[in-house]
Amino acid sequence: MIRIENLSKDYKTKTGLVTGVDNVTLTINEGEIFGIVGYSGAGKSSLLRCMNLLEQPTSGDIEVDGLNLTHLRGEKLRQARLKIGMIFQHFYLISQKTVGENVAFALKAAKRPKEESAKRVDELLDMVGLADKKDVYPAQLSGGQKQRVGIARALANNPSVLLCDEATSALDPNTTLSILRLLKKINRELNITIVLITHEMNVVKEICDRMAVMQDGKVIEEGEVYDIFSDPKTDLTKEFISSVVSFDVPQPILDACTGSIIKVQFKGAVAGEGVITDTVQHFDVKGNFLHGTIEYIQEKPLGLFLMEIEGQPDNIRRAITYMEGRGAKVEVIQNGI
Ligand SMILES: Nc1ncnc2c1ncn2[C@@H]1O[C@H](COP(=O)(O)OP(=O)(O)OP(=O)(O)O)[C@@H](O)[C@H]1O
Repeated sequence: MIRIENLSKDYKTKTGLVTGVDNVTLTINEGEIFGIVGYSGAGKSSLLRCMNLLEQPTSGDIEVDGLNLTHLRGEKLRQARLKIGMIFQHFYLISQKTVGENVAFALKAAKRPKEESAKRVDELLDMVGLADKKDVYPAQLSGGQKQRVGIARALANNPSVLLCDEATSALDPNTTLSILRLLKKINRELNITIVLITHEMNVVKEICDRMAVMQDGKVIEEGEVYDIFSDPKTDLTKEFISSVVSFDVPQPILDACTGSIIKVQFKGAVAGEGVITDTVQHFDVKGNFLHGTIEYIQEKPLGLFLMEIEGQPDNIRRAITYMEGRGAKVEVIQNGI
């Protein structure tokens, strides 16, 4: 478990003090995948780097597995850091060393005996699917393969936590997906707590259990990923979600609609039901679908539909009340009733 309490990080610059992290309190549970999203400059990297004390916090506490890192120095801090692996957007592999040597290098830091180290390198490369690349150099690898080496290196000393700093931002969508799947496998099989920072909501949707949204150094929203997708509170979170679940309908089509346009959202098992069909049949209204999707977040469905609804205003109101009664969230977005 990671406990972050009242954490702040200020940077002294020539032009004055810059706040990176502003009084953040956050608990990340053991074994979960936790995503932190925010635009550039929101403070994600600063927060992540404080979690293993790559950055010394200005104030506040970081506790990992019951150990308060902010009070550790020297050898004790070095030992504690071995239990926190980290991977980076630009991999940071040593170009003059082979894949196997890059991974072995991390084991040297923990002063492992040579034979044990060689066996562990094989084990790690096997785990990340690179057993056949042990003797090649980083320059001969694709971006996804380089990140796999980064992951093997980060896992070398059996960490309980893996910090991922924009780990997929330099990769194409397919490679991103394969790396995210590998991270999920590591999380589930080795019970490693994963914290990832990203500006891509897709990444969070794909693998995170819980998430936080950062802006101006602060956490402005946090919770289960499904709850945040189905009921975002802040405008920024809504903006991030719209980058994944968009309802872009060409303006001429919207202009041609004479009825009311409503957005209907169904959560969980309700998503599969024919609520809209029932509504149209029972309330003498006509419904035209403009957009529709069922997103699966943490394997739970979230149904989202945009539709034009036509009929007597009273019937439309009753139809909406009926849909809400069956668990839908309905929002009138054009031509109010
Ligand atoms: N070493 C530093 N010196 C001075 N200011 C810094 C330093 N590192 C970060 N900052 C400032 O702290 C704030 C937060 O930056 P940070 O890099 O943590 O944000 P971020 O959300 O990770 O953004 P990005 O994705 O662009 O890295 C920014 O205003 C940034 O300019």
